[in-house]
Amino acid sequence: MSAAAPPGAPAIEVVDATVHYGDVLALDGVSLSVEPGRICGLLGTNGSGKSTLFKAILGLVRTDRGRVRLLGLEGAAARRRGLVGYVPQAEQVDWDFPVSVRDVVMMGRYGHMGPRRRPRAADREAVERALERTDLAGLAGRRIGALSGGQRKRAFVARALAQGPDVLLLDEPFAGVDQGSEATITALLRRLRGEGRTLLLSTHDLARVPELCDEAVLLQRRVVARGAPEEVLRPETVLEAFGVPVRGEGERWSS
Ligand SMILES: Nc1ncnc2c1ncn2[C@@H]1O[C@H](COP(=O)(O)OP(=O)(O)OP(=O)(O)O)[C@@H](O)[C@H]1O
Repeated sequence: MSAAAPPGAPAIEVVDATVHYGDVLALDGVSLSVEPGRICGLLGTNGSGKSTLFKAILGLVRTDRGRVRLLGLEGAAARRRGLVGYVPQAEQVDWDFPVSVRDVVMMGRYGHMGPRRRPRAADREAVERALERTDLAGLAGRRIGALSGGQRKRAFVARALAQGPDVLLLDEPFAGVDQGSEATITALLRRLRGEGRTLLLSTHDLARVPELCDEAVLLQRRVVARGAPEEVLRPETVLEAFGVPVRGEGERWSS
């Protein structure tokens, strides 16, 4: 791996991050850190600031206050060096555009190519490997718009993976995904952790958190709770953050 973090440094470190969109306070003094080789679940209702936190970590939105480090670097620098992969919640894609799944995954290699974006053998190999790992090798030549929701999600996970990142940020990787894709993604995330990569993922699916995540952060513009999943998911904490009692296993939060 191309780990750039100074020894002992967290893979992801956010200290007192505050973000406004105009008058809207989206993040209010958020701090968290994730050690290398861990999966951290980011929980919160709609509008609680999860996507904004991802963007702040990546340097895609400006923080008014606070500090963000990815592997000891500023988010934008870590992105430029291909150290962090990002799977956004929704892709701004024209699904009618005639681009294949393989082409989409190759986009993850752009940072490794020169300005003319000519793929080399290493780029092709990384793409094929990412397609295999996401169980998409058989669909690689298909138009991206012809895939199901779950398959599309896997294609964007593959694109992030093709970069060979040490840190992966996944915004709702299970949303709109069928059971088969859900199982493929879950198994893959566990293997990535086993390889020492660090994952921060947001999800509404509470049942998934204890089984997949080493730790969790409950966000409501500010951090309401952080720690082991079973600590964060205590009934009183959930009630405070969501205004509803903990629901049955497998049920999803929404607001
Ligand atoms: N570009 C923007 N301009 C203005 N306000 C924004 C913008 N993006 C997000 N917001 C606001 O910031 C707050 C946090 O939004 P954010 O998308 O980060 O929440 P979220 O937890 O990811 O929500 P969801 O679960 O619905 O995806 C919300 O009040 C939202 O309306």
